[in-house]
Amino acid sequence: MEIVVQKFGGTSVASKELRDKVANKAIQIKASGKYPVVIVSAIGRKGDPYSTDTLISLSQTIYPEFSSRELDMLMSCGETISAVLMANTIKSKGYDAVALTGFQAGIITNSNFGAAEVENVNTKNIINYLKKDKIVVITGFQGISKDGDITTLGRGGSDTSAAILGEALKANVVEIYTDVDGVMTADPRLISEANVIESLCYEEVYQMARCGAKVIHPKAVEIAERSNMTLKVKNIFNDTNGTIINNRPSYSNIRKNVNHHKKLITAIAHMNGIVQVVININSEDEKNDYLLKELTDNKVSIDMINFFDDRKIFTINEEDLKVINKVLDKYNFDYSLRSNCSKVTIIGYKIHGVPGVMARLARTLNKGNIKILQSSDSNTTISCLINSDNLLKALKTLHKEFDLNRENKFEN
Ligand SMILES: Nc1ncnc2c1ncn2[C@@H]1O[C@H](COP(=O)(O)OP(=O)(O)O)[C@@H](O)[C@H]1O
Ligand SMILES: N[C@@H](CC(=O)OP(=O)(O)O)C(=O)O
Repeated sequence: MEIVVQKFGGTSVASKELRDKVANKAIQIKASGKYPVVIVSAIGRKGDPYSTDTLISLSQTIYPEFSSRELDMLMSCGETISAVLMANTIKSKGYDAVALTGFQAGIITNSNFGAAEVENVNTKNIINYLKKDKIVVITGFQGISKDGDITTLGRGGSDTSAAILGEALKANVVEIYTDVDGVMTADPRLISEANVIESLCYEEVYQMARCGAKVIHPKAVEIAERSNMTLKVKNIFNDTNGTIINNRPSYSNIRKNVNHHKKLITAIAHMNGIVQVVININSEDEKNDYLLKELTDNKVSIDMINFFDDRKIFTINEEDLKVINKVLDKYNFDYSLRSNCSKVTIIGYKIHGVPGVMARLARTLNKGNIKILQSSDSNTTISCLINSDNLLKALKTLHKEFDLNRENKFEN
């Protein structure tokens, strides 16, 4: 049984016309003798009646202190509505289909509401329906805890659902349909010169996703990598090839230039809504321990961490600002906060050990009078924190500097 998992995000199921397109994609797979398993996200975006953001705002406006268990139950309704509509769209075209919730699809998670981890997938029900020749439509983003509570997998979690089901069903490929032509050299909404990248290795896409490229969730890439499963990112609006994601090319292929792009930098990603925190505190001060414990207890994730003997510097997401203010004031820390920051990251698996990459990055930002407020790096990335007012300028100049503009088409 050759199974193809196809995931359609909120933008791909937002209208009847689009749901028709989605149904046709699944039917095309079925008609070719393969077995499609369709994963859908909630319909549309903020403001659309059944989108995840709309459901969240419903809870916030009416009951600001909504419990996380009930919030998950509410949020999961978006995907349930979407799956039911999709199964019916397929049926209306003469093909048999069945809609399954995360529970019915056997997706078992822990009880970490709002960001549940999948612990096990029992595919029995799905396989039974596939054997009955039904096109199986499954709600993305949701599962069931061992206590029987509905859980959600974190924002953007339908990609995770698709990858985890692809892995459990031993699918040959997981196709992620979205509203752009594939994974691109930068967010095409901001950079019109951005190019589609024809093929990428897991590591680069993972870093892109982790550093803000919303097109795919980093967890989905992690799952695909551990099971060596191919991911394809494609546009629902056209039939272009999209991006294929699998292993890094072998060194012999790199030498022969097979399946390997020539550029040093693969892409630029960005994240907004970041706050830089600077705390003046000596390493011997016992308040250091309180700080780290409070951050852990309050589930505040810190990034771009630079701890010096007399200062501790890190960044947080804007949503955690209230908590950080409370913690820092509680222990009377001497601190300053800088809001309205963005993190810009260049990504490329070939940059490790290559001299001069940071120099090019710094020179380009400097030429544009863009101050680097902080920086960090890994084997495949270099990130700079900048003021968000400079974001567009930084992305445009870096995109050009690292030869990613459209006239320099991304070659494979
Ligand atoms: N490097 C990138 N390549 C492609 N898209 C990107 C990139 N960075 C950010 N994006 C954004 O990701 C969006 C797709 O993700 P999302 O809105 O979550 O779609 P979906 O509804 O299909 O899940 C695109 O519209 C694009 O603006
Ligand atoms: N609907 C959920 C899950 C999801 O993955 O959505 P999308 O595929 O539209 O990004 C969310 O908005 O977070």
